[in-house]
Amino acid sequence: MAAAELHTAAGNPAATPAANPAAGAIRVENVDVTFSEGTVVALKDVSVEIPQGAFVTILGPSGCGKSTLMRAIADLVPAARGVVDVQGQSPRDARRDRNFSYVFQDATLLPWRTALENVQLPLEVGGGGDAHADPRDLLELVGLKGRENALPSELSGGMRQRVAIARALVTKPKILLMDEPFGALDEITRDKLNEEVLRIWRETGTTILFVTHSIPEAAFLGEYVLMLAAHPGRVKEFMKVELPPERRLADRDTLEFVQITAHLRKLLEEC
Ligand SMILES: Nc1ncnc2c1ncn2[C@@H]1O[C@H](COP(=O)(O)OP(=O)(O)OP(=O)(O)O)[C@@H](O)[C@H]1O
Repeated sequence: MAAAELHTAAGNPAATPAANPAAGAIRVENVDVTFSEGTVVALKDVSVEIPQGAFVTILGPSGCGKSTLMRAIADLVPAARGVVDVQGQSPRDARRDRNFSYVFQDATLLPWRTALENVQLPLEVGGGGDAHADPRDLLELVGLKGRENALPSELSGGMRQRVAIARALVTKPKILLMDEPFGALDEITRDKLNEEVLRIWRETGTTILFVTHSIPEAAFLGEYVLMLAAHPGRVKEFMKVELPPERRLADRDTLEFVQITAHLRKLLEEC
């Protein structure tokens, strides 16, 4: 029996399968997620396999279930049907083993703690012992060297989001789930962070799932784009973005990029 088949909808795995490194980072099979006693069908028969180390952007109209899919992977909502497999484990076991971290639109930093202390927080909350990254190195990685002692109120929105990304990486997760992390930022800051997050992805090898409402952001960041359609939430297309992995903001002016965004816009209009 495949590992994924053991992770049942109720979140009670029949057994704990051995992790299979050759398998995808995340496998979602025939998943339904419902709310309000089954009256709201947020996801219907969703299947997708995310390769190890991939950068996948998730795009789709409002209410199509982008956040719900991320939450099902993160063990925050149960699947009513189907299988969710995260690094060869059930979402619950993957959460216990800190195989993923979550970055939300709001940085949600503790205002009384410095940038460095915020990055250290997951290590204090979850107890020590596990392999973890050096919080100072991570602040350098996200471009905040020298701001270790700044309080969140002394940082810009973009800087606070950089702290949140460093905090998410401190437990060395295999997977980073980013739910519209730059949605509240101005365009210039967002562009800069787009380049930064690609660099961080290349340097850490982390699998990234990234929800966005922006077609150019989805095309620029994604090795793959997962397009969801609404009512009910379902997979419209899982497509490879045929652009080189080393991307610069100026690449958005190329014919290839414009053709990809035009295709995505057409798909989105059909959803
Ligand atoms: N806790 C909940 N209780 C009831 N319904 C919910 C709940 N969470 C989500 N939904 C419903 O599930 C559907 C999918 O919501 P979800 O937030 O996943 O969509 P989304 O694609 O992320 O939306 P947006 O782009 O607007 O952020 C929507 O119809 C939403 O109203």
